[in-house]
Amino acid sequence: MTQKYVFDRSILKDNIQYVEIKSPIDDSVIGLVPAMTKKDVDSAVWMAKEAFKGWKNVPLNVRADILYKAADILLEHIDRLTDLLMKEVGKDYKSANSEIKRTADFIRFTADTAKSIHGESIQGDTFSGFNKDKFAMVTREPVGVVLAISPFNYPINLATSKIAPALIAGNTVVFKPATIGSLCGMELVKLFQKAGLPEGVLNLVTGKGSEIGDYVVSHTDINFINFTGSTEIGLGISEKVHMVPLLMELGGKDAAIVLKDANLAFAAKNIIAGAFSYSGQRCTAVKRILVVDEVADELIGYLNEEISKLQVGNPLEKQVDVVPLISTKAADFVMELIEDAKEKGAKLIVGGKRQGNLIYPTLFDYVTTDMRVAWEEPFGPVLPILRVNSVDEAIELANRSEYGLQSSVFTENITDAFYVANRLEVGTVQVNNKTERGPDHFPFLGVKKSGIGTQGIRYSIEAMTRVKATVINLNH
Ligand SMILES: NC(=O)C1=CN([C@@H]2O[C@H](COP(=O)(O)OP(=O)(O)OC[C@H]3O[C@@H](n4cnc5c(N)ncnc54)[C@H](OP(=O)(O)O)[C@@H]3O)[C@@H](O)[C@H]2O)C=CC1
Ligand SMILES: O=C(O)[C@H](O)COP(=O)(O)O
Repeated sequence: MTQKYVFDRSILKDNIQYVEIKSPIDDSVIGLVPAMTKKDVDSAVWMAKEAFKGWKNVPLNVRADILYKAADILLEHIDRLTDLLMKEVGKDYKSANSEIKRTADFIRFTADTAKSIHGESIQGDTFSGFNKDKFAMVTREPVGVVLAISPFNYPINLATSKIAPALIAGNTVVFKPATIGSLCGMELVKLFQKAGLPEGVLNLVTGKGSEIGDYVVSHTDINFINFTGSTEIGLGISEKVHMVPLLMELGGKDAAIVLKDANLAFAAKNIIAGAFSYSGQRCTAVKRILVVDEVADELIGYLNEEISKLQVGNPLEKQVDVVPLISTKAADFVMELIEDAKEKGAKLIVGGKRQGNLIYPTLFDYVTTDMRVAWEEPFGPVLPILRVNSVDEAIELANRSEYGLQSSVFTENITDAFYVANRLEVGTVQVNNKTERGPDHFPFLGVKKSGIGTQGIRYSIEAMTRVKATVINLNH
């Protein structure tokens, strides 16, 4: 890596309150972001509302060129941003670096996709009683001011997956990054501005969600909310807003269902990568295994082998898979789940150890439905195995969760794969693969308490636009 992120204190102003951003790796202060007031929020929303009048009329090809340029600038700064991502959210080098590349690809694909979204024309005579003299021109219009709220775990990518589709569609944006992740958020906004976004089109709001969150989400000039984060905060937002469309990606408890004819070595490799990369701090991480009892012991052998290959430690020192969790509170919560499982008689196969905020990859067998880890989302490196006697029991347990983001099914039999996939109450079923979001143009959604609406490049653009019909009546 050539360029490092450097915290420049000279830009700080005396009359502004700041929030300290500390690295989860060693608790050192790596930067400060303004703790914005309600007045600051008002002015960000006002700027967005004013800028919308012009931005919605900027030709699509001009908006697309700005996005292409933003993708180029992002890649020009990849070393510095990778370094910042690693320090700010404790990501390992490979994951941080690929998050930036993936984001540049996302931005480009967004611009390309928008160019191929066309309206339609509907002739009246296709409905009884009407003739060709009446027809509708159906176009897509931006919704207005989009509030984009992102979580800590993909501070560049999950922010961009809201911002880029919103902008290309002609919306303006008020962007509230997660506090841990807001240094990345500030960099992102700067590079979009450098790419040529007019003033007021993308506006940053920083500060703690617990202090300004309610005020931002209930602001009367916000026309759409695109949120990724916990179910708890997401539900809170949905209770506070009225007549504002919501697009939300929330929590998950993704199951990997392993049938008796699965390729167990392959399944184990996928499951461990899915469960433990970035310490399981991914909404799509594999968060429970439902395995048919007959093959459970053999699967556990393979799982153990894969866990022993995981690198654990400080991402600034070496390439690792399992990193310190984002906060002490997060690590305390994961340890609570571990202790609860131990007390209730689960068999600890490996792990359970903690050093500061670093929790070693932990695998439990014989987890039962009275244990918290069977149902709660750890957002950490703990993986429970629930043994089942039949495929139907696996499906029933998978569906008993309050969440419904994704599920995997591992089997060599396509008929069984469809049998399971057709019965799972989730947004996406992965056949013979770990649960995961990409590629980013696929639809991505959660059912039940995992979300509302559908993301994915085309789907996000469609969600943040509305249909407008202009009906032409020809008078002869
Ligand atoms: N389904 C999915 O695609 C994904 C889901 N997630 C879920 O997110 C969680 C982890 O991310 P995390 O960042 O900790 O989630 P949080 O829910 O804690 O925070 C998400 C965002 O909401 C903000 N926020 C906090 N309080 C409010 C409020 N009252 N009003 C408006 N915004 C508020 C946060 O700001 P601040 O940081 O300042 O508190 C942050 O920007 C997990 O549950 C995970 O499953 C994460 C990624 C993807
Ligand atoms: O927020 C998350 O955790 C992501 O949406 C998951 O993306 P991934 O499956 O590509 O890690």
